[in-house]
Amino acid sequence: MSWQLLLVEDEPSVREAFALRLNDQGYVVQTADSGEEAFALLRSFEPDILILDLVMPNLSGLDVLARVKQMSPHLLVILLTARGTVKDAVEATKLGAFDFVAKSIDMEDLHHALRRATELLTLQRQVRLQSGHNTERYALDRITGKSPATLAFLSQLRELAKSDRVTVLLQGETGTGKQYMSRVIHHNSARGQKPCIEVDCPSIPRELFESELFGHEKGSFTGALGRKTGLIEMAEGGTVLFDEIGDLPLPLQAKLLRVIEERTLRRVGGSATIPVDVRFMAATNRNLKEAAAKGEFREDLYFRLNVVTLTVPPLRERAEDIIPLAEQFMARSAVALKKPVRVLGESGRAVLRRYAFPGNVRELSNLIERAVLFCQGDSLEAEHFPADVEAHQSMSPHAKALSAPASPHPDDPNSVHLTFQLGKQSLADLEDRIIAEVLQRSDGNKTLAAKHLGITRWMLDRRRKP
Ligand SMILES: Nc1ncnc2c1ncn2[C@@H]1O[C@H](COP(=O)(O)OP(=O)(O)OP(=O)(O)O)[C@@H](O)[C@H]1O
Repeated sequence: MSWQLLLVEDEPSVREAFALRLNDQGYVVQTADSGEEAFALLRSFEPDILILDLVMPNLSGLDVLARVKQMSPHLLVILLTARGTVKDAVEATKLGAFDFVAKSIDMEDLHHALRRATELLTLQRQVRLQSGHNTERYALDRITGKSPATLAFLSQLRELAKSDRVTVLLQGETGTGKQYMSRVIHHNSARGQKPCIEVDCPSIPRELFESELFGHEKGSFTGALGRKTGLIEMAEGGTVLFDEIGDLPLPLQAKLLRVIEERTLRRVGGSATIPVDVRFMAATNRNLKEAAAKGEFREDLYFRLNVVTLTVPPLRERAEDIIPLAEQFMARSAVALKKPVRVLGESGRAVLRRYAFPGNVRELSNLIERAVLFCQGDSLEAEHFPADVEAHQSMSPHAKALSAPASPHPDDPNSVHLTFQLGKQSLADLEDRIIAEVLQRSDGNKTLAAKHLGITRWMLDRRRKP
């Protein structure tokens, strides 16, 4: 996986030398020469890690850190300094910096810090543990939405929450809220106070999947230094959600099927059969039925998961939810960013009503967060949204492209045309070229490219050639 870095450093020679070295090591690096330029870049570029020089004219590294943490509390920030003091280091830590390292020519400290940061990110992306503290946030009666589609959906959720064993498959476009709804089911069920473990299937290395999921006994393979409890056992009494299950390799599907059917597991290298009491849920933005018909997904696992299938509708099919959700996100962002924004103005509402939201609720939430950040007054208006969103008349070109008929006109700027040479190219070549083309059309913005491709950003990273 290539991690994306934003390096903010005012000294040109240091900036270029560091960027070059980091690039050589496989990081994707964008640079900015000041805090101001960094904020401008952050509007379109989402780095995994931000590297900030401590001493810069105008906005210092600490100033930038403080503001960035308000915008993106989870972004990992590494402060670089040639002559930092303990006081600076303490201040950086208080502000939420991940690390504070010396700026040396060999970049040794920075390499260590980056290694630790990427290990942490890998772990975070593989597994997310939901704790019981979130019960209030996911309470059924607090879910925003009054469209007929959402009301119908909520009554299904209510029924599902009552039964705490039924396996649920959540389907829907990217960003519609599949994971969010799985949390709602978990927190409103009798298992709500027990763990909910979310497994991001594409990001767990294939060779580790079995031991991560089922655990292993000491010495069962090289590197198995001690006994390890697997994720399913850790969720005992609670719920396990397999996110992006459509990307699970076929051999692992067979193993998972056995556990779901038998409700027992065996650790790697172990002989004991361990009973498990968990509810299984799975989410996907692929059509698993079609994937099963094509042999890309095990039919028996599909039927096993498909005891109840919930399809989360795209936001454009529940237009009445847009404004209430926007107001909810606006209030949340105003508090988080300490901004005095209170009202969603008429022109702001009109922009949102016209837009087609190819990235669904996630895109709405991001748009509102950015608009709140750039709003100086108390009312969000059209001018606070990006020009391309503001300019939409009815349906975005992205949405039009997504809903376009199978054979668009060759001159259509929203379609990608490729030729395929029989016997000379493979399906994988075609996939690489589509990904490269869509990334280029998205100006390198991986989140947007993933949206166009109908996959998550992490899936995109995994599918890209190194
Ligand atoms: N009804 C809702 N109310 C509040 N927030 C929501 C709602 N639905 C979705 N969200 C928010 O929208 C974002 C995207 O939701 P989520 O991650 O659940 O989507 P997803 O369908 O699982 O996406 P992907 O397929 O890309 O994994 C999250 O930040 C989530 O909290």
